[in-house]
Amino acid sequence: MKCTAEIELRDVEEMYINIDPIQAGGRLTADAMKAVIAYGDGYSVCDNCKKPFRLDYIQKPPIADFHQDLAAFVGMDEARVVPGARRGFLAVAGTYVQKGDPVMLTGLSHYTEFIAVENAGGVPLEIPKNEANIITAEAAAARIEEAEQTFGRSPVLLFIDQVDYQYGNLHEVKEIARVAHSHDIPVLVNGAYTVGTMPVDGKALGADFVVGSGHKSMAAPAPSGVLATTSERAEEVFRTTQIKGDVTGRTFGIKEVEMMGCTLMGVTLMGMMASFPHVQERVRHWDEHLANSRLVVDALRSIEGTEVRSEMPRRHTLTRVDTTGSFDKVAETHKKRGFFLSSALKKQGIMGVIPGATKVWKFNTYGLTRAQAEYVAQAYTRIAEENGLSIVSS
Ligand SMILES: Cc1ncc(COP(=O)(O)O)c(C=O)c1O
Repeated sequence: MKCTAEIELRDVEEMYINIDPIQAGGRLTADAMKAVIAYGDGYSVCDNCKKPFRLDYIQKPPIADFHQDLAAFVGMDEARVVPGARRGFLAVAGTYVQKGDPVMLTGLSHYTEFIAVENAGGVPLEIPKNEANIITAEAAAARIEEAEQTFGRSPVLLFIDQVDYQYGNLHEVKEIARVAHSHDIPVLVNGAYTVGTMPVDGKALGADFVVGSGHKSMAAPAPSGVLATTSERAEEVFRTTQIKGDVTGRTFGIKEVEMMGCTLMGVTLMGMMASFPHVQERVRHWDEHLANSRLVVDALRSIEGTEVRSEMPRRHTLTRVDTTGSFDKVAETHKKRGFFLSSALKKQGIMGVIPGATKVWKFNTYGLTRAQAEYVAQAYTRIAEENGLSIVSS
């Protein structure tokens, strides 16, 4: 068996413009890269861990302060870092969901939310999306009432993605939270596509929990993320251990049950912290990122036969397009078949669109400069024209 740990350096960021839908907001800053090297050792952040022994109390490096800043950043009272948004879902589901409990999700919820519910033994119930691919408060109210009739009690938790992963659409989060609260249902807002790229104010949204993904949207290494909550809910989801060793009588201090004590210990946390000042700054420029994205969307819409499946005008940089009537027509006769598009893009220094995809696909322009966005927009129309497609006004 070949046993080698030789790793080739990854040249994506230096050599290509990357519009991969899941990678755009997670690319590391130079400061995060430096921190990754300095804190590469496993428990490197524990050098100065003093009583009380828990990650979020460490003062040097300033992890305790970072936790406070994180909570404020998403408009909540308390925050913990977690190994990915999914572990935030797991902690909340682990706190509120018992076997057989109904839990509200949506027709656009991410699979990790479903699995968190499954792990706790809950019964997932989807709020359907409407014809415009939006989750509305009206649909939420109807589904909650239906659930109450079926189960004889209210759902124990509601998950709503602020921006979904399929269309990059913004949903009626605030209104849905209001409906959920009128049934005493706590609300988890999934900000995997928002926390770290656009301004998020959890309390203004009516969230009991805001979950973000470090590696998707906070320029942090994987797996990293944030779970933030209100002071009231913090007592529940961040409850501390009460267990004892039955022979030794040992107790385990103030370790938090859902956090398994401590969470991110080296590269992930320090990368996240090093990027944080940049992330705080960049959310103030969300409008510019959105404008860049609209430029690319307009270029795609100008190609005859191309349709945008996401809501219009775009309110997020993740967009779903349908090129069945344009690039896929080219693919039918092109010698590279469906791979012609990704291949043509790559030749022009652009990657991130799934190779072979010419029907329905997604891209995310977050983080591109204006010049890069213009370049990507022109690349699409150029490829279209070179392959005999017409450009019409969008
Ligand atoms: C909408 C959404 N929520 C949650 C997740 C999971 O995030 P993480 O990888 O941080 O656990 C993803 C990404 O995979 C996602 O797209």
